[in-house]
Amino acid sequence: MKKIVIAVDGFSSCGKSTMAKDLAREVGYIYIDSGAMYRAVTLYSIENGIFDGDVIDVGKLRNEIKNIHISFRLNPETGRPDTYLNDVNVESKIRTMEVSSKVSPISALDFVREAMVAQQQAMGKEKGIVMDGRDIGTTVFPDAELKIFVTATPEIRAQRRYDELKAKGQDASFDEILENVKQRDYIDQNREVSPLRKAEDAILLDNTNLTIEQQKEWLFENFNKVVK
Ligand SMILES: Nc1ncnc2c1ncn2[C@@H]1O[C@H](COP(=O)(O)OP(=O)(O)OP(=O)(O)O)[C@@H](O)[C@H]1O
Ligand SMILES: Nc1ccn([C@@H]2O[C@H](COP(=O)(O)O)[C@@H](O)[C@H]2O)c(=O)n1
Repeated sequence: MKKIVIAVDGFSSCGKSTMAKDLAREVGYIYIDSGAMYRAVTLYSIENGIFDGDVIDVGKLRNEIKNIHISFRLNPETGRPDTYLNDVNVESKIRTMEVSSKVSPISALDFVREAMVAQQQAMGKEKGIVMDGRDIGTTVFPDAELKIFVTATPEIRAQRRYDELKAKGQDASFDEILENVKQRDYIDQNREVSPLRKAEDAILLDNTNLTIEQQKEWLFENFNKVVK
């Protein structure tokens, strides 16, 4: 069977990575969460004095971007890839509300995007990859054989994230999550470099009223149409 590149883009917390991971596991492809890479750069910035409150020291980050190495390694317990920042596992640290609230301004910086896109393109050279994010079908892999653009209402997305955090026993405020989802969507859609857009040849999926199982089947059917 031929190997392809699958780009899954869309709004924050709508289920992109859930779908992408399931498909990758089922068909034996590599899965890459490109959002985790921007989150890791944000965590580095928080931990290395690049933020003063919400203000970013752009010059310092520009000088240090070459020192930021991000990789993914399979976690044998979860069967899923964990994110490593300079060889340290940061998978849970990058999922905090602090990182979520600072990631979109970091990801709007042109030199940050250049560095991440170069790494993402290198990861997809051999094909057989499912990557999710915001600009995968438009910028990273404009020639991807299958492009999906996922959306759902902000309220349902915030509810899903809230339920997830609660299930993990973490403190969470629905209103704070909803505000963060809306704010990131706004910054992601309105930044100058590679804004969040549906690629013209992407298939739109509104999963507001779909279960995880239903969206998984939908994606699998679309994958089969392309590879067979
Ligand atoms: N169709 C669905 N119905 C209910 N819950 C869902 C559905 N799809 C995903 N979820 C849940 O919603 C939450 C967010 O999903 P996921 O992390 O896949 O979103 P994402 O789009 O990758 O988010 P992010 O933009 O932060 O990377 C998770 O808890 C996931 O289990
Ligand atoms: N290709 C991408 C992926 C993500 N971003 C930015 O990172 C933020 C976090 O991503 P999640 O997928 O974990 O929600 C997101 O809000 C974007 O600002 C990006 O710019 N490009």
